[in-house]
Amino acid sequence: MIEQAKQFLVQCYQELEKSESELYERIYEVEKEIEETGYYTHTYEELEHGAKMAWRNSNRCIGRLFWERLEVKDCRHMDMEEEVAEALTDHIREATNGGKIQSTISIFKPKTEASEIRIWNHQLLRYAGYETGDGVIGDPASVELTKRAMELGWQGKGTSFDILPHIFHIDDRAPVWYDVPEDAIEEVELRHPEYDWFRELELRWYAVPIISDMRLEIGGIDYTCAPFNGWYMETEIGARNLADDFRYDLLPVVARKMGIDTKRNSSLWKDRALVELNQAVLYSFQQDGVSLVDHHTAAQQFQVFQKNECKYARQVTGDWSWLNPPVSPATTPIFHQSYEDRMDTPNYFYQSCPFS
Ligand code: HEM
Ligand SMILES: N=C(Nc1cccc(CNC[C@@H]2CCCN2)c1)c1cccs1
Repeated sequence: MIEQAKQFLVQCYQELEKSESELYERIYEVEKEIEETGYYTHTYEELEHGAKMAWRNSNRCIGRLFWERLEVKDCRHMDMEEEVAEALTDHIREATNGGKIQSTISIFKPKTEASEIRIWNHQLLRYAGYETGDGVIGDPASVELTKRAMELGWQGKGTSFDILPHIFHIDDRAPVWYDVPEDAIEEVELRHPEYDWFRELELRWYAVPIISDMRLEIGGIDYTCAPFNGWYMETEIGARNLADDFRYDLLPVVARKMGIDTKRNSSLWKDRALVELNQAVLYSFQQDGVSLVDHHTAAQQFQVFQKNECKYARQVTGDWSWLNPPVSPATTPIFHQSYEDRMDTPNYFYQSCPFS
């Protein structure tokens, strides 16, 4: 622990341009706290900069240019269910910001022998998935969690776009669930700039992606409950969530409405439906004034991030297979470069499923 703490403090204080004496005083303080309690408590400044460093180190993230602009909400003092639930709803409201989305992270108390908070949701906003005799209604990716929610007493409306409740547990207490207040949920109804029939598909998606199941590690301390959001890249919605045949599987219906022969691969019906689906996402979010970035702009911004990091003599690590957008990857500069996929800390990590 002490080694990880020291390594973090040295880099963090150097980046924050603190003096040597401040650094050594802090290291001494931290050593004492670790000797006495086995852990140490980050100052708000260390927490804030650590969360930003973790974003900067996220190898799979194309959106890292804006790593220094992250709103860090310190929720480490909370250990009652009601206040955690309220903090999650506050996060959604503040991040949404009327459509001008703000990158935000809410950091709850870290894991110790005696305590841990885990959110069961993958994202604070996500649609339920109901398994029926002939297929899934809603998001197949949510079938497991939807079952757990219903076992806990939650009742969904049964539509394809029911927002799941927040489910979490604190320490070894039973899990609780809270519906997300409707007035906190911003969604975009999907329409297409040319195809008027598109709105008849009655498709929609929520405005803000808020990842709530990853662990933030800073200097040896594990924040197992630290939901964070940015804004979407359109391909996430248009090329994956709505297109994957194991998600909403919409390419066949879009291609058919476009009048393309879906019997032959060589008609490229999947590719043409894909582009129009992504065009609809871009158009609808822009019309509604909700932040979103297209994959070409995002890739260009990532190039600027790489140039900036060079100036600070920091290597940009990356996971090439995730950095490439799923639509037209070879038309972006990322495709024609390679990246070392080394996991530096601070960083965001996967963690065990809290309910399986
Ligand atoms: C500001 C706008 C942002 C955009 C457009 C963006 C874009 C993306 C995209 C497209 C992915 C790939 C996701 C997927 O394919 O499922 C990703 C991954 C990731 N992003 Fe960002 N991001 C943004 C902000 C953030 C922020 C604020 C954080 C954390 C503070 C973050 C941390 C991550 C992490 C940890 C991953 C990898 C997730 C995994 O391994 O499953 N990103 N990002
Ligand atoms: N735009 C975003 N997308 C994103 C970022 C991290 C993780 C994810 C979810 N990735 C896992 C999903 C589900 C399987 C494949 N994709 C999405 C952001 C979410 C939170 C901050 S930015």
